[in-house]
Amino acid sequence: MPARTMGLSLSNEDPIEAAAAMEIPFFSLYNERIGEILDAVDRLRDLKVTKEGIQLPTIVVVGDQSSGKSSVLESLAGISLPRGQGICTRVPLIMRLQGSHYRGSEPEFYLEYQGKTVPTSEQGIPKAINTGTDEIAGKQKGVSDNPITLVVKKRGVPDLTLVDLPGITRVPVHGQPEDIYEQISKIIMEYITPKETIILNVLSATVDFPTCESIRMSRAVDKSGERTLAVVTKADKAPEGLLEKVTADDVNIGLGYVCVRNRIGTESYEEARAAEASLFEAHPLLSMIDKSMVGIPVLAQKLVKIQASIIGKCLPEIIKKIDEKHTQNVSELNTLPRKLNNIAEAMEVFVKVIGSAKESLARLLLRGEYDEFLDDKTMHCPARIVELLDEYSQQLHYRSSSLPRGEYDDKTMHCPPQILELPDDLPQHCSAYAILPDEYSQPSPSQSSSLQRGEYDEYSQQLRYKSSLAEEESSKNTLFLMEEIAVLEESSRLALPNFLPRPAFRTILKQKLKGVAQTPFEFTRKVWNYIEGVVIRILVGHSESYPQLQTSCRRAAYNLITKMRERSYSYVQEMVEMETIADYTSNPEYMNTWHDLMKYQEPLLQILNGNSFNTQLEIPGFDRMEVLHLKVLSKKVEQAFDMKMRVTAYWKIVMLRLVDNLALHLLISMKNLVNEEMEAEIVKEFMGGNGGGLERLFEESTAVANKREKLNGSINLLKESKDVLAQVMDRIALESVHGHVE
Ligand SMILES: Nc1nc2c(ncn2[C@@H]2O[C@H](COP(=O)(O)OP(=O)(O)OP(=O)(O)O)[C@@H](O)[C@H]2O)c(=O)[nH]1
Repeated sequence: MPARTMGLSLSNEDPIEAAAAMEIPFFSLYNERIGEILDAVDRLRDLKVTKEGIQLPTIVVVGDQSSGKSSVLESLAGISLPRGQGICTRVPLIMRLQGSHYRGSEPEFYLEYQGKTVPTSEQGIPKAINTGTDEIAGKQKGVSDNPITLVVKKRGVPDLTLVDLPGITRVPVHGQPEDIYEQISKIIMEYITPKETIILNVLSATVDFPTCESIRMSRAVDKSGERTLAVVTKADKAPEGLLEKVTADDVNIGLGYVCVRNRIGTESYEEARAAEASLFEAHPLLSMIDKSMVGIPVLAQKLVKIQASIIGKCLPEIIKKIDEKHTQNVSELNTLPRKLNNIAEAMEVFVKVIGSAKESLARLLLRGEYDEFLDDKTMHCPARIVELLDEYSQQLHYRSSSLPRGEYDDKTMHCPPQILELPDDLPQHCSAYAILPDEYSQPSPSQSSSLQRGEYDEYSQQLRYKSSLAEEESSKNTLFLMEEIAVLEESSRLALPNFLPRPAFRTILKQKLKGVAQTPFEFTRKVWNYIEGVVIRILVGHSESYPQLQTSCRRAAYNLITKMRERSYSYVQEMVEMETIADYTSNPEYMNTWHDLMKYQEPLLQILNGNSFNTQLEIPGFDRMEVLHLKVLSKKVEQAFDMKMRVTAYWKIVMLRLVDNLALHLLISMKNLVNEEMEAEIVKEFMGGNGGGLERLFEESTAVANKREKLNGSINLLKESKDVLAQVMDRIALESVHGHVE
């Protein structure tokens, strides 16, 4: 029996005792049952509990190609593994050595892969592994991350589970695929990244350690080296400088180095171990290396200790995680929609879905309770609608701050030169004039007099010079009272001069309304687009488990919002039209504002009559205004001023109505949508021709069926894992009370 006779020192120093001697508090409880615990962990590995995101403590063997990984495993297990010069290991090989609690008289060897178990003999192992590898990764030189498990049950071998990974190579050889490096690196990184993994880095004594790819990779995931142990192979081939290499520790190996000499050629295991022992005993250079750092037996002991330590460290966490995940999956399974079997059940679900969606929408849109969506501000509906309303109100004010220049459909609304004695394009100049820099913003004394005489050419050239810069602001600013005077002129008729012609007032008002008429439509469109998003999201969310219903919900929401939007457009149309056909308010604010504004007529007349040093008039709510241009038009100034102030006072009321009425209209529309119309529309859609009716709810969606299956699978797996661990823990607990149960 090679393993017994090869002197793995298992008989001299029991690795289990050694592990117990480490004084790992958790482990001390379990030391006598380490084999069983390891077995339980291996069973969890078989169950693929890692699929559930639960990492298991694992010792992973990595190394550059042909560094001697398989040879090290062979030496540890006392068996033959495929060995060679090019790529040999092409799939992860999980090697499970079970010695301490194996009671059979003959050793047992078998492979497990692709769901099958293949018994083999000690001699047949290399061939069986090669066959399995070919089956998993193809006969070429390709690699795969699908593992083969080799179980070795043999008295005397250490209780160890190690994973051998394909060797890393930069350059493809022996017909390997071009991306072999990427493929192998991916497999290795997958195995060595979890913090529960111990990295057994196999380094050949013949190479410079810092140049090893395996070192680069293990350092990438374990910078300080606290979970890396180095095995230096081929000590016999490069004894020079080995002592310095392992003592200098240039590559940060936290768990230390063990130098070994593996089996060479056709040597037997006994011969190999004996040769190793005498090499480190007698070689002038190798004998200098401390005995705690040489030989396969030392490596076996170290690994057993390390394994005991990580299992001790990880087990409580594993038990906790399995438990949590199990509970979580069970409750997720319970939230899945149940399978419906008859009309009554389908009706119950339908009513429930619609009811809960309706309640959510009522909370969000009508009551402003957004606790379901605390972190998602887009669902804080009243606040978002108020934002849109504020924006609408600002737009209205901005767009109505002056008569829209250039938007007169009728030529007669242009300031007529024969009346004003100004050039045709004066409105453009006037606008520019209002915002020109100082040197242009006011006519010089000579320009002023030219203007008054009706000589505008030179001045208008300068004004034109700056008018392009003034484009944006020009819509806001017009020469004070000029528009009113122009409109009054156009409305002249045979009447007493001190009566304000109503048509003039209404003309100005209509112009202002025309300037803002699009704004409420734009606002209405925006609000309904927003509400549409909210309604669809809620309906889709509540019917998530019933895709058959979801489609009808989407269609119903779309139809409904289209209908609501159109209704609102009609309302807006009527609202604007009402303002156009009549000028009326009972709001006393109108008269108050007008009175307040009229107080500024006197200062204006003072300026125009030359009784004031000012050339500008300041009225609250208006920009500071140049008024000298009005001197030549004094006939109409008083009437124009009165009209402007009336329009200003009345416009405030109109604006308020445009905002308030639309806001109230939207509130009642949302209420109707949620409380009255939504349900009926969904029923119509779902029960009607397109929806397919309640029977459609009997069909379980593939997504739900898949999820149910996945959850059930996962719950079974976790349950089995829990049982596996519970069994071993119960035995340990029992033993700690009653002594050994054999
Ligand atoms: N002289 C000597 N040769 C060794 C030693 N260890 C391994 N070898 C030889 O090195 C070669 C490669 O060894 P393997 O164990 O196949 O190396 P590997 O890292 O598993 O190879 P891949 O899986 O292909 O990456 C084989 O020919 C071994 O016999 C050793 O300690 N001394």
